[in-house]
Amino acid sequence: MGAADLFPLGAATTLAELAGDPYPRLALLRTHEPVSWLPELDGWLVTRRDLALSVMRDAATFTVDDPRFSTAQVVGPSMLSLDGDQHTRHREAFAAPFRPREVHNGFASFIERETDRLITALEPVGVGELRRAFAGPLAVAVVTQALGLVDTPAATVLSWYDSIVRSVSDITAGHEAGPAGIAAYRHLRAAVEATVADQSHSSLLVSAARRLALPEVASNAAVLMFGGIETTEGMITNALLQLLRHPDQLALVRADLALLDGAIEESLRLEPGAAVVDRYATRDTVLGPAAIRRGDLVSVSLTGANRDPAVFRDPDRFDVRRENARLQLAFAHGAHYCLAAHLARLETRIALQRLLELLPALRLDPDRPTTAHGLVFRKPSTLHALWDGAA
Ligand code: HEM
Repeated sequence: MGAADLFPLGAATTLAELAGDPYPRLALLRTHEPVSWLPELDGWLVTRRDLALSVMRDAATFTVDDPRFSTAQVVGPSMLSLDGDQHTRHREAFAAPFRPREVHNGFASFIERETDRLITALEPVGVGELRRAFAGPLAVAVVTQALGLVDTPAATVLSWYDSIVRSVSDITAGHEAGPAGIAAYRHLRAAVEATVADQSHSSLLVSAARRLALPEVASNAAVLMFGGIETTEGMITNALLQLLRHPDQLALVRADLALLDGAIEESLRLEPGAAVVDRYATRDTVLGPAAIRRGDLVSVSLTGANRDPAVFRDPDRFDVRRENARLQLAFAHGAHYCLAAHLARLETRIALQRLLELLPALRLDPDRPTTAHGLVFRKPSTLHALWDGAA
């Protein structure tokens, strides 16, 4: 029997469907084929939460370290593409500023300043597209600050990022990477070297360079940039969209801002910025109903796991008071758990709180509806909102 006979739902699943509204299909897969072979993906898709955890916990069997991994093809090996001792060595060199207390002490006032600066510019107009005019610029500013590159403004970081993303997407789509991404990465590497050479400067990169070789520092800097811009822009935009779409839940949060943390977890659960994480089997193994072969791609659907009714009652409902929302897996799990999850949460919390405080009657523009989409990175293309501005 072929895989299509064993996994008929997987055989009928298209990537276009997963990139659009994937939730009805993911629910079917989770119930009937919780590990399914998707011919269009040329790999397995894991949609049940317990099985998703099994994969992410077992890096010896399900590794990220594979030549097919597109990011590593552009920026070289980094913590994101290594496992075992090498992974630990790379990750530990960057870990210190991302611990909870360090994040608070190191970033809170910077994020507050940037957030207020962006909102002050928007406020008088009374309307705006908050993904590109707010969430995106804030994400870029925070990553630029975290990297601490000397003489490198946020706009430059953004242009490098755009070029590297394009190259990674080319490779993911099966094409050769264009030259712009390689050139951008060369510029980033030169900026990393200049930062490390500047002895008057103390930064994350300088301390990482005490433990890693310079090319290794540069690869991880690119991963921080890569990991920190797209996903955080999505995290802020998605959380805002969820809140504005559910006026009853928004009213609860406005009445008690302590509920904002629950709203953010609930948004991460329902629409995680990164929908899947990819692993490669290092040996033949059995996972749920699937006989996985060495070398197979095993894609873990964080979106699928996050709506598993075995853990989350009434899983499609946005409920800012849900008690176990923190069991969501938007930041993955295990060795590769997002290095900057505390920072991303702090950033989103400050961003949303200040928007609610400073833009009275913030609401969606009813004439410009929007919804999240994307196969890997999920967010709406635009988020047009209205508020009562001074102009
Ligand atoms: C300041 C913002 C962020 C930075 C600097 C950042 C950085 C990183 C880094 C360096 C890793 C690799 C960790 C490792 O492999 O050991 C990582 C992993 C990850 N991050 Fe983040 N991240 C940020 C925000 C986010 C957000 C907002 C999300 C989603 C909502 C996210 C989702 C993930 C996921 C799913 C992984 C695991 C990848 C895998 O297992 O293959 N990150 N992040």
